Amino acid sequence: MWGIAGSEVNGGDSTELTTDDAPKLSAIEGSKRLAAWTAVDRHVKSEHKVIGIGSGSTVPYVVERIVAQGREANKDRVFIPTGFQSKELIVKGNLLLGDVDQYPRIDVTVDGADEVDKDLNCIKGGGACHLREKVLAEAADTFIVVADYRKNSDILGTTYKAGVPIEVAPFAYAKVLQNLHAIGSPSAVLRMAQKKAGPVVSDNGNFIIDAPFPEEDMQDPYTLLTKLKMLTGVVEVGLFCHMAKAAYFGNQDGSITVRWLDGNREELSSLSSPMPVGDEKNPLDYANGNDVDVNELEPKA
Ligand SMILES: O=C[C@H](O)[C@H](O)[C@H](O)COP(=O)(O)O
Repeated sequence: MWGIAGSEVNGGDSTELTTDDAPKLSAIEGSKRLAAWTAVDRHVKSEHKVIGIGSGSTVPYVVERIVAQGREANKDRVFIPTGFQSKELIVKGNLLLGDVDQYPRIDVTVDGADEVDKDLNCIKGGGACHLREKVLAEAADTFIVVADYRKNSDILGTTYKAGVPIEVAPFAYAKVLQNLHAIGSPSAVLRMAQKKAGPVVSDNGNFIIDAPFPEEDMQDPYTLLTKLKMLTGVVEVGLFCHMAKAAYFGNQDGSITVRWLDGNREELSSLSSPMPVGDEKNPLDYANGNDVDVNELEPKA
């Protein structure tokens, strides 16, 4: 038995997964971890030296599994963050930090998603990180999405109701809001901060608008994306179209659904290699005493 010492991650429900090889987590957190670990085992290979790390509550499990590959596997790798949170994960995991201006070509980027449709188009940006996330997804030879079962949809907007996250230059937000109201999103709003008066400010110093669109628009996210990108003042849109090679969804029963860009689908009954790759040591032993506690690394609301 191994895992993150002393960390039971709170996931919003209290059902527990009870596998022998892992600490007990809520069903949702267990699903995130299954997706993340399986994707890392299959796509973060020894020949991959430049690795993009996404943002959100699923990504700490990605970093956890990469750390578990061991010091030898990670010693000549560089990790590129998509924002403050993933930078912290990389640093606390004792992994080498780089940036995309040094490494504009990335071997593989692994990231979460707010929702994924039948064609692997994604809504991203629930954590306001989608500009950097899209740059790292586009810079990567392989872009892989990891999520729990709630994100697996046919049409975007089915479960993620907040709308399409749109990063805007602050001085242009009122004009862009007006544009959005006029083109089919009458309830588009500026995202406000929870524990600060005023709007959410992204890692790039910009504002975020959340723009819900009707199902007919969400059925063709690429057309919507091109329309939104034409609005002056829009920096980036949280619709990721035709980018992901595969999406991994952890399920409540401990299985994993993998959907591929070519339409193929796999149902895996469980994690293929439950122990850390090449070593049975607790992965946190590799962090030179800097334990990676995913509770600490969860994005703060
Ligand atoms: O801006 C945030 C990102 O796009 C996240 O990857 C997305 O919100 C999914 O996060 P989570 O894994 O917490 O559902």
